[in-house]
Amino acid sequence: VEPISLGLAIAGAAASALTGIISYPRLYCYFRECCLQRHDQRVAAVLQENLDKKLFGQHLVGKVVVKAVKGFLNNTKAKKPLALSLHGWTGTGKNFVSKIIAESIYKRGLQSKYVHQFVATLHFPHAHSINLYKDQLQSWIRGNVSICPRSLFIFDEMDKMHAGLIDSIKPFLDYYEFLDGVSYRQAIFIFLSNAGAEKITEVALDFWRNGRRREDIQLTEMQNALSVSVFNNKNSGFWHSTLIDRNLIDYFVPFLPLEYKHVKMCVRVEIESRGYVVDEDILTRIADEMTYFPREERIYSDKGCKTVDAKLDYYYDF
Ligand SMILES: Nc1ncnc2c1ncn2[C@@H]1O[C@H](COP(=O)(O)OP(=O)(O)OP(=O)(O)O)[C@@H](O)[C@H]1O
Repeated sequence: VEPISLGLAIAGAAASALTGIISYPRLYCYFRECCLQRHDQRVAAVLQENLDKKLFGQHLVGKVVVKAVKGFLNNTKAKKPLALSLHGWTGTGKNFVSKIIAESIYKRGLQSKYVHQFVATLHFPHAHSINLYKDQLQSWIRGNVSICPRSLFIFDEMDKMHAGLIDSIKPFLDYYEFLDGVSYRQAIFIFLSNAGAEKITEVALDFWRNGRRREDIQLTEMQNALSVSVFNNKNSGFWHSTLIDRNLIDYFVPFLPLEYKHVKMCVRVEIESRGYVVDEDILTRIADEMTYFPREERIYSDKGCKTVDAKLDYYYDF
């Protein structure tokens, strides 16, 4: 057989094989990332498992997030996208949990082409460019949801976001069946903010001072605390009451400040993640080096679990 016809035969075989793969989405999606790839039941199971295993000191978060995501994914007739607002002190796990949620829906997690992250001070820094940002953000959200209905949008530093920009997101979170032919009802929006952290800490501290267990704090106590500090205070710089008045946020998720024992758990995980042998002395020294508040009782870590990894570099500097 001369080389040309052999080459053509091979090309033909490759083309039909490729057609075969494309015509079998499961096979295609085995090799490439696909929208709605992971079955919803699997998503909920992976989410529950990872939050139980990886998240420390946030019993309310585990309950609310799994219930919210599971309920949303199981609801084939959702009337609006899922909107979660995560509130709490720095370093308590808000970004960490949004990463876990992303990884439960898409194997590639935050690197998935269906997951989109925005940081207010990075992506929308200039107040005078707000109209440009609004147009960009609206076309970005519309375009990505058109490509994949189960798109995930994560907005960090919401308390630093300009009010007008927040209003541009509103239509996507509302109860429209279609907006310009696009349905947003399968999309998920996660907002992260430090707003309300003081109030959340006040409730946690009150429990501690009255000798009550942290784990006995109920969501209702936190919701009331958040409403006082965030929703009723129009100057919270948070939502400017736009999304709240219209009840477009489905769940407010409070992150409690982390205690010494949680910081030690973070240090241990960090040491193990690097494959180092856990030296209990070093672990304790790193946790002791962190600063704690209030001044008298020194209960909660000022930086949560942040900067633990940097401290590790210093102690395990081979
Ligand atoms: N509750 C927690 N359980 C386990 N690890 C945690 C927890 N909180 C924080 N961490 C660890 O600390 C790192 C930083 O936390 P993260 O970025 O989630 O903080 P944050 O709440 O988003 O802070 P900020 O408000 O400053 O953005 C995480 O990547 C994780 O490794």
